[in-house]
Amino acid sequence: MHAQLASLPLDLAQAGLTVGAAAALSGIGLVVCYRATGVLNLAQGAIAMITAYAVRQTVVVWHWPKALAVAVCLLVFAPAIGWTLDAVVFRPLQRRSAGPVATLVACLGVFVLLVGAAFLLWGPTPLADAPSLLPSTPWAVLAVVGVLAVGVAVVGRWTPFGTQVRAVVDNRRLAELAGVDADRVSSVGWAFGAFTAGLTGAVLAPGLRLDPYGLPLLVMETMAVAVIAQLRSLTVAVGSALALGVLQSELTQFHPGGWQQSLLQAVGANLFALALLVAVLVLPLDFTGRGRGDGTDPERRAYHPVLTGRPIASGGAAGSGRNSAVRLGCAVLLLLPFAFRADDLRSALQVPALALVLLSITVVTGYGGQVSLGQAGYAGLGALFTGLLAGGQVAGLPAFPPVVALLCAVVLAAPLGLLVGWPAIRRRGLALALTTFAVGTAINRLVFQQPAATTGVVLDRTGMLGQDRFFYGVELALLAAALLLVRALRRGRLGRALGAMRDHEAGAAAAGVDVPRLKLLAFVLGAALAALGGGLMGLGGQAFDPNAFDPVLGLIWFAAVVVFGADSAVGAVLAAATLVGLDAGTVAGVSTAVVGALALLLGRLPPGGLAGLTRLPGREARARDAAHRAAAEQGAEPVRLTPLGRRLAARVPLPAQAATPPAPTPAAPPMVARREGERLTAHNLTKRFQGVTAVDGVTLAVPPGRITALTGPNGAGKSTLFDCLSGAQRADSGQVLLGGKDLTRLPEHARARLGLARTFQQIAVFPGLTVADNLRVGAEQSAGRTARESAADADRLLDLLGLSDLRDQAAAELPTGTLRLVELGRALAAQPAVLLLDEPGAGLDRRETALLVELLRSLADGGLALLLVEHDRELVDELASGVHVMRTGRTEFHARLEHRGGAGHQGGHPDGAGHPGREAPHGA
Ligand SMILES: Nc1ncnc2c1ncn2[C@@H]1O[C@H](COP(=O)(O)OP(=O)(O)OP(=O)(O)O)[C@@H](O)[C@H]1O
Repeated sequence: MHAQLASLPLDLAQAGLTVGAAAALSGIGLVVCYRATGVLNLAQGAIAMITAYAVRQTVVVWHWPKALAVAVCLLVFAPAIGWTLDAVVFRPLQRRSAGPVATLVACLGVFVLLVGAAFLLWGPTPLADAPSLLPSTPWAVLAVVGVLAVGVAVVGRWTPFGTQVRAVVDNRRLAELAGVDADRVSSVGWAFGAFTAGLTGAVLAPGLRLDPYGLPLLVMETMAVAVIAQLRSLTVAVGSALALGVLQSELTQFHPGGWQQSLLQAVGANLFALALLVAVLVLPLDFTGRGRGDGTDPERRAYHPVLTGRPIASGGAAGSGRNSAVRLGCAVLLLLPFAFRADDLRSALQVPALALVLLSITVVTGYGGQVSLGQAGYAGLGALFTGLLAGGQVAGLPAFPPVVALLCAVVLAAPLGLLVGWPAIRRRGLALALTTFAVGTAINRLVFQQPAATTGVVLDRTGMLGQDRFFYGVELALLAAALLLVRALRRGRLGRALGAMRDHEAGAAAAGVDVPRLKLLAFVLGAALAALGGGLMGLGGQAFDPNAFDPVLGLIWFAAVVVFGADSAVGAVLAAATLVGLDAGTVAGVSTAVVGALALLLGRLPPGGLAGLTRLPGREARARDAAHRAAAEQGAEPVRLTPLGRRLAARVPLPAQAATPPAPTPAAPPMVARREGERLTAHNLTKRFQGVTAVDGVTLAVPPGRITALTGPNGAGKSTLFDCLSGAQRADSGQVLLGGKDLTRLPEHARARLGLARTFQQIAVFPGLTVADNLRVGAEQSAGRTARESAADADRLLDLLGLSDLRDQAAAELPTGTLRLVELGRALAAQPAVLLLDEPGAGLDRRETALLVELLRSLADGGLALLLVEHDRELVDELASGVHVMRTGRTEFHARLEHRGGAGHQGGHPDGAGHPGREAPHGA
């Protein structure tokens, strides 16, 4: 007995090592695949599951010898899946330079398709007879882990192939130019990743009951070790996997009793899920390289066409006739169940409920651009809270009527949206997806799967609600209310701000949108909608079923929303009807497989998924476009710039007619003059990045009524200085003043609202919004302006910039020159006192540059203070009344160019002394 006890920890450690080794295999595969392809394979779990099924099929059903089964399943079948995915799905995406969200949706598509395939082929019943391929001791698996880890390290460090992988990871284009076969690198990465996934599945399956959901989720939880390794270090991945495996096993020997016992059990059983949660919340998760705060961070300007259809013009006509027909069809579809037989009506009860959950994804992801894979968790909380309140299971509270309990549950669940909202303030793209998934999974594992939390939860429908027909009516009423709310949200000021945040976070902040608050709001609203839907689901089925809110279902729902049109509320309703309809009318798995297949086809659909099809331009619009194109081809004036040309060309000496004397400058735009121009001053600003002092004690002034230029070589620190002035980055020391106000501690949007507007080196417009809405976002952020005033200001600016004809066009469809004007319009719409322009002339042709020059002059004459980063000497000479030259973080030289002046304002040296003429170099 004593000897038995003494060997218990060792036995447990051995058992833990097997799980740890399986997690290590998964970790190695994830890290290697990510290093070679830049894609975090979220389908790893599904590949593991399908390979485990394949092993069982060959050994148990077809009676193949194990060695042959292993060779075929692990060395041929699994790698072939990876190879095919690369060739058919991911490489085409890479060629199209698809963004991180498109890649993520494709991964989820693969995941969902494989889960659906497993349902169709093997059914939902868990199978307990998966054969074990290796001895029950962990040593064989550990040996495999060791061989793979060492092998990968050796290949990575000492072989030409390893060098090629590093080259492709660093810069795919450059590597290809240097003769590296980047396609081969990514194919090998995918094949290897899929092989390790298959191996993981084969190792884990014998200890589990094999079903289409369980194993994928388990393997997804092992992503914890890849995240802990920051998707870089194999040693950290393997070490943490083994440590977690052993710890998980050792925890089972403690029996403290009481609630501590339950807690310990819950923690022990879900250690990998918890580790994933802690890792995503605590670690920096910088998967995007340098992670600059400004517009050059690809994740901060990530426009995701897979999420965005053609924009809806605010206040405009309610869309095409085709759109109205779809809406009407949708309404009829939702009313049909009233005529159904009792059984069918019972199934249909799920449609409005699921539609509400999917609508929550539409709001958070489709409107706000925040990838949220954890909405199933909030739906489950809605059901659980409703049950607890309706069943009188909350101490001190009476049993509430079901509808009251439901509404209270929504109110309780909404603030829990902050659980993902807070981390979302700093996270984007893949990091955010992982965070939301981890939170959703943790809610499922630590709450829904705990008997203490869910036993005895009743969701009876009492009174009239007990009648399915009446209950369905209530569901429809709630859905209608939610749709109206979401529609108002989409078309109002908040909707435009959300759209701006979705399309270009840095641009939105620069336009004055309070991005962190908006993210919190989106997640809170999303949690409330999901909880409402989840509560209705529970009431519909009159039970709390934790499996109805499985995190894997959450992934399927996310994919379904994106497929049907992430930014379409009607799309969410149709997705719900399709999922429920297919599940009720066909065998399990069809709906999942259909969603997965469509998700993989997304790249071939118009932007905005299936809903995008209804928003394609009608025949008339197509004819108009064709006429415009034909006119442009015949050498007529480019149609898109014609309004601007018509308005300003008469007054502007175009380069082609340089001999003509300059025309008088146009009057300053009236809406800009409303705010008094103010002096922007920087004192001793310093900003350091690890090892680099990008801005080094810079002092300068930007006086009103003048154009001040900032030049200097690449890497001198100009953009960083801009970021420190605008608030996109916080300076380490120094001060920024606007007039008498100290802005130093204010966030970017607050500076923008006080009158500091900026544009970006890489144009920051909101491609999914119309041109008019781009400007309105800028106009409506400052307090004190009514919606009507903002709209009128935006209209006047559109007119001034010659953009009126394009007002309802999506910014995504416009050429660079026009986009620069849209961006400038967005900045001016905020009625700024100071305007910071980062290379406004970049990408403009001569005609557009001439128009820009004229516009900027008129703005300065109107009293605006302008600071211009510009490399173009001619443009600087022509425009600026003062020039600062930056080199290695310092302003080395300040010159005052006498030939240009503003409206009588005194520019000059930052200390305000106003030195005449060109000055000698100053500063270090
Ligand atoms: N987030 C960051 N992390 C680390 N280094 C950074 C970061 N942002 C900028 N730097 C470094 O700071 C220095 C200044 O960069 P910055 O982009 O401000 O220069 P710039 O004058 O705007 O150059 P360019 O004209 O090429 O845009 C460079 O050495 C750059 O590599």
